[in-house]
Amino acid sequence: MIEVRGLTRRYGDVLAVDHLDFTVEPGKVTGFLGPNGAGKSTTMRIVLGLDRPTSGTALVNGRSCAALAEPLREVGALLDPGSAHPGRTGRGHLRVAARTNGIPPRRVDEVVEEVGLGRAARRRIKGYSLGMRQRLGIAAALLGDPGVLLFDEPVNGLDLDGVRWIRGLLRRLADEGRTVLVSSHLLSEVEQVADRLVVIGRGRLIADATTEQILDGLGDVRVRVRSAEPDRLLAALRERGLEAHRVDARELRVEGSTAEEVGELVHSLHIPLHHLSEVRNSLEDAYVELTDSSVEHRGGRAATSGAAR
Ligand SMILES: Nc1ncnc2c1ncn2[C@@H]1O[C@H](COP(=O)(O)OP(=O)(O)OP(=O)(O)O)[C@@H](O)[C@H]1O
Repeated sequence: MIEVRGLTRRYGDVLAVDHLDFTVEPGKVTGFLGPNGAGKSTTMRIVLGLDRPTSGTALVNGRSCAALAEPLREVGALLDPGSAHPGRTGRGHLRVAARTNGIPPRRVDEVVEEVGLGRAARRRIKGYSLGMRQRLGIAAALLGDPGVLLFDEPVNGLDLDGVRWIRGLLRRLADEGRTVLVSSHLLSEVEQVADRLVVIGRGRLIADATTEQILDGLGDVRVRVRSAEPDRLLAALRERGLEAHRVDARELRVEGSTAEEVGELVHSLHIPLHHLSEVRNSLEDAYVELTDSSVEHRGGRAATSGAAR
C-alpha cells in the first residue's frame, strides 16, 4: 500500500506538489493522471525516497522508502528507462542491481524471461531500442519480486504490441495482489487497465475514485432519439423544459435527460420509435473537463472542490 498525506514539494518558486492526499491499494491498478508538469514524477520520486518532501509524508507499507535497507524487495519502479549504463549489457545491469539488493543471481534469468528480453539481454544497452530499454527497466523493477510497483509513463513511445504487453503485465501484477501505480498524461493509455484513477493538476488532487465513478460523476447523459414524428416530439420535449435539438431529419438529441424519461414521453404521445440510446462523455472528455478546471481555477484551492471523489 502507498499512503500519501499532505504531501508538498516546492522547488524555489514552483509548487510542484501541493498538499496531496491519496492512498494506493493492493490488488488494483491505480492510474496516476495529470497533464505535463502536474507533479506526477515528483510524487513518485518522493514515494521512492529519491527526493524529499517540503512537508507531508509518503509511506510504502507504513514506512518511508528512504529507510529501507533493500528497497528493491519492497518496491520496484520504472522511472527513467534511459538511466541504465549504456556500456553494460542488459543482464550485467540487472546483475549489479541484484547484488546490491541481496537478490540471488538466478532471479536475473527469471525477469529477463518474464519481460521477453531474450537474447538481447546479452547485448550492450547502447544498442537497445526504446521498447527494449523499457522492458529492461521493467525487469529491474520486478527483480526483488516487490509487493509495490510504480511505473512512470511506461507506454511512452511503445508500439501497439508493447502497449498491450504492458497492460497485460499491470493487470497480472495487480491480480497477484500487488499495489500498482501507473502514471500517464494520457487517459487513453490507462483507462482500459486502471481500476482506480488519481487525477492531479498543478500539484493538487482533482479526483480520486474508481474509473467508473469518475465517468459517472462527470458530464450529463445525452439521449439520442429517432422517431417517425421528430417535430412533434421536439415540441413536447421543449414543453417539458428539456433542452432538445435536431441532429438530422429524424434524429433528436436531448441534454441532461435519460432514455427512460424520453422513452416514456414518446410512448405517451403514441409516436412510433425507431431508436433510443444514452450517450455519455468518453473518459477522455471527462479527463479534459477535470484537468481544464484545475487550470481555470489556478488562483485558489477551489480547484479541488468539484472533484469526483
Ligand atoms: N528538480 C526540480 N527542480 C525544479 N523544478 C522541478 C524539479 N522537478 C520538477 N520540477 C517542476 O515541478 C513541476 C512538476 O514536475 P513533474 O515532473 O513532477 O510533473 P509530471 O506530472 O511528472 O510531468 P510530465 O508528465 O511532464 O512528466 C514542473 O513545473 C517541473 O518543472
